[in-house]
Amino acid sequence: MIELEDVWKVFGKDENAILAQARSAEPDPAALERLGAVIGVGGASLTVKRGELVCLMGLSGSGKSTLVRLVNRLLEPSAGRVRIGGKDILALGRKALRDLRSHRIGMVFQSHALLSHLSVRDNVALPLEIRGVARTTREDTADEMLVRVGLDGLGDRRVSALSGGMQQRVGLARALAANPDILLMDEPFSALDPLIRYDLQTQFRALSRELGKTTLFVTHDVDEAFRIADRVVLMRAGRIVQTGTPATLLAAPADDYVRRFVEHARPLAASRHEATTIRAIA
Ligand SMILES: Nc1ncnc2c1ncn2[C@@H]1O[C@H](COP(=O)(O)OP(=O)(O)OP(=O)(O)O)[C@@H](O)[C@H]1O
Repeated sequence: MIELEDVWKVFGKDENAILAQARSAEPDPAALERLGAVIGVGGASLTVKRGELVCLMGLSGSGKSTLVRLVNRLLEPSAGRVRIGGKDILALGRKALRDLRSHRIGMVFQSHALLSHLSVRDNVALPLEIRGVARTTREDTADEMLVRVGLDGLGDRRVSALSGGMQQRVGLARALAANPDILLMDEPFSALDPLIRYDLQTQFRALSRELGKTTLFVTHDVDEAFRIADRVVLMRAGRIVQTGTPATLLAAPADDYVRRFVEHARPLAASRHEATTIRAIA
């Protein structure tokens, strides 16, 4: 569903010169420094299958957010190919790209970017309003999505009256309202209290499965990644270091960086059991 092939995003004074230097057989660190080069993403290749939930994990600055923004061309790649459902999205014109973003790809960020002067229902219905969907239809869809994310009956509230966890659910409902095939999630639960976070992680995993969404989920939290992901992609300095199931990363870390990352993860069985228990008592 999502295919990245040797994708690069470099930042600096001269993107082409940086790219040529970074991709050469032996990149010269001094030349890169002179060019003020930052390798946001360096030669990433990744395939996310339909219905799969893949977590992008890595230290701060490792390129997770940059990579996820290349998938819907919020950032233009410096080089490489990006395909969605087999289609080269770098070849799309402005209108086709806008359609792709509003119909096929939903995005949820840490800051939920909700409109505080609107009701919860109107926030959720916003993508449909932009699409020109009739009021009753979009409000029905919004109410249905609010039930899905556990906010049944709260449509008339103002978003500013909701807790952070509830606002994050509204953000998720809004992304789901457009019925996208793909969800891009950038640290959506990072600002939340641990208990609320556990609850949302468990519910999100179940919902994403049930609705068959293909999801790329950014987190720096190994426990979160291991709890929800089918596969985990570990990044360092713009590069993908290892891709695999949580069990594979634990059993066969590719190098010391991966080992150090995963060695503090709570035992998988324990964290999954715990999440279920918390949901049951919440
Ligand atoms: N617009 C930009 N201009 C210059 N450098 C940038 C820009 N955007 C990102 N970078 C750099 O690219 C690198 C990767 O950043 P990115 O935000 O993707 O990392 P991250 O893994 O998501 O980090 P975090 O967990 O802190 O959000 C960093 O060195 C960052 O400073």
